[in-house]
Amino acid sequence: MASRAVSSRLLLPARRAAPTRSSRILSALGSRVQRTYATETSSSNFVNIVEVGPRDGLQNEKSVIPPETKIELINRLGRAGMKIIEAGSFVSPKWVPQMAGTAEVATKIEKLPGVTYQYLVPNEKGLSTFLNLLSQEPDVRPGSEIAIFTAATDAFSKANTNVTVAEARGRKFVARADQERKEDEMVDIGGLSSRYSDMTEAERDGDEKWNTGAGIMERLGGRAVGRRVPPGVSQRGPTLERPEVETAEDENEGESARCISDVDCSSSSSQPASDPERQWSEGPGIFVGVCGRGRDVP
Ligand SMILES: CC(C)(COP(=O)([O-])OP(=O)([O-])OC[C@H]1O[C@@H](n2cnc3c(N)ncnc32)[C@H](O)[C@@H]1OP(=O)([O-])[O-])[C@@H](O)C(=O)NCCC(=O)NCCSC(=O)C[C@@](C)(O)CC(=O)[O-]
Repeated sequence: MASRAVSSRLLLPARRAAPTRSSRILSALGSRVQRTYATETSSSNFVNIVEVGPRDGLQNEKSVIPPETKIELINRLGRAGMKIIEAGSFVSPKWVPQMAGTAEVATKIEKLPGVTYQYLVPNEKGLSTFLNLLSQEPDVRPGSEIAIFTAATDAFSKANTNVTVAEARGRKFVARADQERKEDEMVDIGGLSSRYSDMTEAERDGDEKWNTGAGIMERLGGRAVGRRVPPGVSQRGPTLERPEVETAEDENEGESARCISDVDCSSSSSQPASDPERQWSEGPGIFVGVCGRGRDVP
């Protein structure tokens, strides 16, 4: 099952003890989104595993998986020990038919203590749907989190949510979600990002685009999945840092990799790394986690 390792998150715990670390305002979305950390850690080196199979995995299935199967999957993932599960998204079923039924899923899953269930919302309508559900079904609220996602590039953003990056930044529902979070810490917000590899060379090289894109990735705790580090990433400044991580084994490819980067890793590089600093992250290319701990992109 798909999962992502992320070294940072934006999400507050739902009905847990008060968050121990809350951080700076996220300017990437109009200075309204506050970055916080769900997991207390005594060390700067930690990895959160986010199980995204029920959302990111199943949305890629050709056929639509019925809600009861999703519910069973999510229940089993929770029982198996996954602590953060992306359980669905309140998106348009015309765009992503596989995510239809998310409300039913959210209502009927077994809410395990200590497990966080995330739901993507792309726009006002998605947020309203989710908030209405929360008011109608109070049992959905504990452990639920709203994940607001955006993209690093106009191309990705338009293709994904039909808005440019700038338009995405100005969306009112982000402020509304943040207001909900402030009024009721059980509703939380987060964010996702698009892949560095989706940026064109021009976009990567343009200061504004780079800062915009990477800033969003950083500030939203970008969780894009990728393989390897694309050319040029290591030259982007001090955001690359070799973390102490266990070498992971990829079941499918049978190869190891140790790739966790402070910026997006992606599949765009097919060249072996010559830069020693990048060697560590130029593994044979299995799933890698992304993004660091709130450092601004230079
Ligand atoms: C955002 C929109 C809706 C804009 O799409 P649009 O076509 O611009 O929206 P619209 O406002 O014109 O509405 C079109 C129709 O959709 C309906 N609609 C509109 N919104 C909703 C909603 N929330 N829930 C249910 N229905 C909705 C709306 O009511 C209308 O229905 P009609 O009047 O034609 O019958 C569309 O682009 C969309 O749904 N995109 C979803 C994209 C998506 O879910 N992508 C997958 C998640 S992101 C991802 O996978 C990459 C990532 C994040 O994983 C990478 C990473 O992890 O790093």
